[in-house]
Amino acid sequence: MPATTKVAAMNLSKISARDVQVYYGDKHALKDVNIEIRPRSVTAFIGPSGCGKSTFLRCINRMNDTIASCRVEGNIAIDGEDIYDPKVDPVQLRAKVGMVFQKPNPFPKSIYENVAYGPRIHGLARNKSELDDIVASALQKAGLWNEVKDRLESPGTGLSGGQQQRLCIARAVAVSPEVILMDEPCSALDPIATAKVEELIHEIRENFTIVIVTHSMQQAARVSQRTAMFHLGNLVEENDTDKMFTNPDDQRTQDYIMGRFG
Ligand SMILES: Nc1ncnc2c1ncn2[C@@H]1O[C@H](COP(=O)(O)OP(=O)(O)OP(=O)(O)O)[C@@H](O)[C@H]1O
Repeated sequence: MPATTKVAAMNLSKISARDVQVYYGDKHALKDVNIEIRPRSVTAFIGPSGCGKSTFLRCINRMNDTIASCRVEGNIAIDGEDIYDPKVDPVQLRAKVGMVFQKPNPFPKSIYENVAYGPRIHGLARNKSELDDIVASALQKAGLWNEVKDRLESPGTGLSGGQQQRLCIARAVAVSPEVILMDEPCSALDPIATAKVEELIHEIRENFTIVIVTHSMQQAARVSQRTAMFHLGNLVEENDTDKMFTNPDDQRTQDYIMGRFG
């Protein structure tokens, strides 16, 4: 891509998907997806079960590469760079595009090690003191520092579910990603822990590009600025979240948010 075109693309969107098709064997799971995802904001993916939200999310950090039957076609670029280019190292890509899963999945190690692991393997700290600073800063950004600063050597798995999920967010944040993908990050959490994670998303959104899959329309309305609605493998509408929930353009979006299906 010529340099000027690349700069223009960067200003408009962080992530740009063109004509994306995804197949699991013969099953055509995503059809002709085109979307521009804006930087430093939250985009929510909504839609009924099985419509392809998680499949598309996993395209953005090439997690689908780990599924043998899965084939991705089309183009997905971050800052104008094709992430499916053979020159791109998926491990480096996943440091730039972090992911938080549905179920909190801390490593069976200490709280400190959970956060330090990524910065250490990516060589982000020159010494122990720099690593300590990165760990403290990531835990602060994840709103967990005050709760864990006196027990950094305790196992991450000993925290409550909500704390474990914030630890996973700290782990993602610690490698300074540009994009954070969240696949139903609150589905295993109670309302209080959910509120804390939503507050955290709100606080960090200006520093990252966040894409969140959610089954909760209330959550999409609370945390996101843009919302994309998927249905039967198609991206049917992408709009400002306020408009999406008050006056959507597509009848299928209207039916879904009114609870007529899904
Ligand atoms: N590993 C896989 N192998 C085969 N088919 C799959 C695989 N993962 C997903 N699919 C299929 O692809 C389609 C889209 O699934 P996906 O999980 O992306 O939907 P979703 O909208 O995230 O659903 P949910 O909200 O239930 O998590 C579904 O028909 C699903 O059965």
